[in-house]
Amino acid sequence: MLNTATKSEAPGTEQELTDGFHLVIDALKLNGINTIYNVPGIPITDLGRMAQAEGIRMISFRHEQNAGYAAGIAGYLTKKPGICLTVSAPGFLNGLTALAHATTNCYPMILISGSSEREIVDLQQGDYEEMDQLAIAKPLCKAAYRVLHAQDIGIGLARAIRAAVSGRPGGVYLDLPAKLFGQVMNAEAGQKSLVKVIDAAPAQIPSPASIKRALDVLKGAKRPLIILGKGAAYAQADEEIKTFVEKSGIPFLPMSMAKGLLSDTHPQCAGAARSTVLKESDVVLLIGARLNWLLSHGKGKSWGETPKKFIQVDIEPREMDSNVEIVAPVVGDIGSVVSAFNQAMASGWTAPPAEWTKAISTKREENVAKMAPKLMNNKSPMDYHGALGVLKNVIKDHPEAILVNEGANTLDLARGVIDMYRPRKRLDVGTWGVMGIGMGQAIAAALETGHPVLAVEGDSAFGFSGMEVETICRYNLPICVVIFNNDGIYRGTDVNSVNADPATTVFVKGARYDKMMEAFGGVGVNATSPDELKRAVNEAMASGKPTLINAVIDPAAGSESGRIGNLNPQSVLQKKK
Ligand SMILES: CC(C)(COP(=O)(O)OP(=O)(O)OC[C@H]1O[C@@H](n2cnc3c(N)ncnc32)[C@H](O)[C@@H]1OP(=O)(O)O)[C@@H](O)C(=O)NCCC(=O)NCCSC(=O)C(=O)O
Repeated sequence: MLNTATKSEAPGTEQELTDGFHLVIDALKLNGINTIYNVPGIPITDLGRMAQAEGIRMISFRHEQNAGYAAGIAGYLTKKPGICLTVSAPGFLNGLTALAHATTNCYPMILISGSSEREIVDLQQGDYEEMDQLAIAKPLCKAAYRVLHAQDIGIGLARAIRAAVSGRPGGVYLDLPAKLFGQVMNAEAGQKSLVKVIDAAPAQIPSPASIKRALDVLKGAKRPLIILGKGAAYAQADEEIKTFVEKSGIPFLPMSMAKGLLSDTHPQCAGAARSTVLKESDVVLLIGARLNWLLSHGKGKSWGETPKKFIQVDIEPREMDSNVEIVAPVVGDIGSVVSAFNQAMASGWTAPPAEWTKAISTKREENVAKMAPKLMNNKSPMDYHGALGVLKNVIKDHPEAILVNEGANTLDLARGVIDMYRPRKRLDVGTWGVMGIGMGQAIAAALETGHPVLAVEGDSAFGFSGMEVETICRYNLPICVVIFNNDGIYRGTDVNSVNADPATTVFVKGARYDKMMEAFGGVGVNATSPDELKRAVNEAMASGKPTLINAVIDPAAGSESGRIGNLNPQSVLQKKK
């Protein structure tokens, strides 16, 4: 459709005109992008208004970082680039953390920022919000582009989309100087300059030799293990992966955001026997999982004494041998690789030795049985397990709901306690273990999927994006936020023995976060026992109303994040003392 911005006035030369604003909007629409996460302001306020008028869903946040986290997770959930739109310099910088986060986590996202005039920026003459944004963004993303002329908007956006989703997905920066929006050109020529990106993320077919090599190594295993990462969840090859895992009979360990790709209650799931399978496996097949800190780099104490052979499936060839030798690298997109595995296995496959699978199920049952009574306690104030036991059952009753999770103890314990049943239903802090993703991810999850969202938040983690409860109420989203409020970071009991200032890790005692939600017209509940928590969450899930539950947790409950991969900050502190 032509967008007639204006008509030229010279007599006899009347023609339909368009402008930079409309070309950006048309280019997005042409490529099926229908949602933008943004914070309005100079110079993109009118772009947002016009985009909304043209049918794009504009979701306005209170802080760009949250809009950016929303865009990143939208990309993860949809395999289309999530778009975050910001103003220049400070707005751009606020969005940049989320862009870098998207790149690290391999989420396709495009940060589009308005910027000030090139002529003035380059001479550093002090323009409004002057900053060389392109140069700053470059090291933090997969690709960065600037469009200077309206006729290049189509190409600029096409390049950004292709860079974001092809190969290993990631963040892309697109710099649009204020002047560009006002540039006028012939409407027909403008439409012709737009590009519809064809096959933006082409399949990458693995070589037959790499498939054979991988399966040969796997066949030789006595104690094989499959590790599923969020790359496997992103691939949306759910059926192929399930077929492969079940056909192979090999136990699988899901990384945090791969939980639910196959149900955590699947008989082959080794999530509740994590230490055992890492230590005792002899062949490990990584599918869309990287051997980074979350897997202790594939070596050291967590991996035990048993010599390991690693097989790795990844779309990025440079991932291979990043930490340890990969004896069978398979480079390709996960759907194509797993389909090739399935085809090759159709001629016959022998399940792993029963003593291995039996040892794992025994360990798993032991761990589950050990945890069960803790989850049933009805203490008030609550401890973590009492509160999480309630939420475990909520997700069991609502397997379609999306769980957003961040915090320290709130994250670490929820990861183990709350079983997931379906793919891409658990969204958390990702590769960086970053705090602050909560409300942005919850908002995008609700909007992109239409499913209810349960956001389980530590009180500290919530603070980074808490103002977005207003956004949740404004868009009337079916989000229930549960804040595990133990009055501080890790715990609420630390004391400063030197002066009257509070200790560095404590917050206001007895804070009532539920009042924040009430201030914007949502439902706020203060829950002091598992029974109260259960009632409040069930009501929220049934009503779909924006709800915030202040779950009062014993301030003495919780401990410092002392067990993240090979890191142990507590022991470092103790040594320093
Ligand atoms: C890589 C990790 C998954 C490894 O954690 P581990 O504690 O070793 O493993 P898990 O959590 O998976 O499991 C812990 C144990 O629970 C067992 N387990 C798991 N699931 C279950 C169930 N359902 N029932 C019973 N037991 C279970 C599992 O087998 C382990 O026991 P055993 O088998 O017996 O060992 C984790 O370190 C991680 O994700 N870290 C990221 C944390 C993060 O991002 N933090 C943000 C920083 S907070 C911050 O900013 C800050 O603090 O500062």
